[in-house]
Amino acid sequence: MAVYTQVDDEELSAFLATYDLGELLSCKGIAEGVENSNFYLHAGAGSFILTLYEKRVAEADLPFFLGLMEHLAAAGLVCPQPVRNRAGSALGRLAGRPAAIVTFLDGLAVNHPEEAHCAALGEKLAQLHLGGGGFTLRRPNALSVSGWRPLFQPYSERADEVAPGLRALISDELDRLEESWPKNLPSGVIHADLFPDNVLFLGERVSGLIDFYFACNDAFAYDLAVCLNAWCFDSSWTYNPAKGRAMFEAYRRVRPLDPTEWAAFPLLARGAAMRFLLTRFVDALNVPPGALVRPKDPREYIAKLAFHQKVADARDYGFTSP
Ligand SMILES: Nc1ncnc2c1ncn2[C@@H]1O[C@H](COP(=O)(O)OP(=O)(O)O)[C@@H](O)[C@H]1O
Ligand SMILES: N[C@@H](CCOP(=O)(O)O)C(=O)O
Repeated sequence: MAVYTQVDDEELSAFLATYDLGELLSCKGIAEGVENSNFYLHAGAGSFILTLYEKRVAEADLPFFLGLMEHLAAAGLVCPQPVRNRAGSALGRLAGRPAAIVTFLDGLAVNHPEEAHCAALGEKLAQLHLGGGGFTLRRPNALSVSGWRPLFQPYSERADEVAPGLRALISDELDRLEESWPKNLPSGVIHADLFPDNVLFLGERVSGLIDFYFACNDAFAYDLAVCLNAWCFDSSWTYNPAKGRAMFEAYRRVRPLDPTEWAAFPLLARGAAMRFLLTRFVDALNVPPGALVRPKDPREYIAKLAFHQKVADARDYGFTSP
């Protein structure tokens, strides 16, 4: 459960009184997520999500995230909509943290995505990339290649506690990624964390996308590589080419890839695996005392990275060439 910050009833009632949402009926900590503190909020006006933003979310970036959700909704994507308080602001403070209330979306996250889910996700990701066009705020990706070594360095001495040989593995891989990270790929707004827990389905149809708090401007194909890592491996962390193909083909029916994206894809997939390996590794060593959170397993991304290191060309993922 991700609740890092507890909220007492009096503070919550006072916070809610600044909104036109009616009386507070219930507020319950949410059992999923690892980044922020989230609560199901039931008020006179209906169901909402209350989020208190935690360590990795810079307050200065909140207008980007909240504005993006409004921009994407206007472009036809279903995503949470920030609720404004009586002063017209989507952002407030609660229990010492920046806080926002967003609309609750129906649907269920899929624990074990099948090919049809991967295809639906690929299509939606491409729609998101096109829908982000015209969004005027910018946010560089703080968790791209130049951010990885600074994240790793303070904990490098402890890497072998997580897995033998991990320190050397990460260090060598960072050398390689820093040396050859692709530049000038087609770019725009990306989600950057579109894992199965951030995509709601009704049957095999995507009913909503959530958790835009890593969204940024970066290469579209990197976002696709994040999704390949998150959706297209089986529960034993083995790559499933049928899922990869389903996602990739559905994506490019909406937004065709250019040859530079195709050529860079294996390296982007390695980088994406490294990014999640690093945050999971750092989080595993830093569980705050008293926090209700289930840290995610960094070893999953050691296995995925090892797979990508053996890939020579995007055809090895089972994709057909563009
Ligand atoms: N707008 C929403 N509608 C419905 N459920 C939501 C919404 N936002 C978050 N949730 C639920 O809360 C969980 C945690 O939210 P998420 O934004 O992924 O947290 P974190 O940023 O901490 O990872 C999600 O997995 C989902 O179950
Ligand atoms: N997707 C990341 C963790 C971030 O948490 P989320 O609940 O926002 O997806 C991972 O799996 O490491």
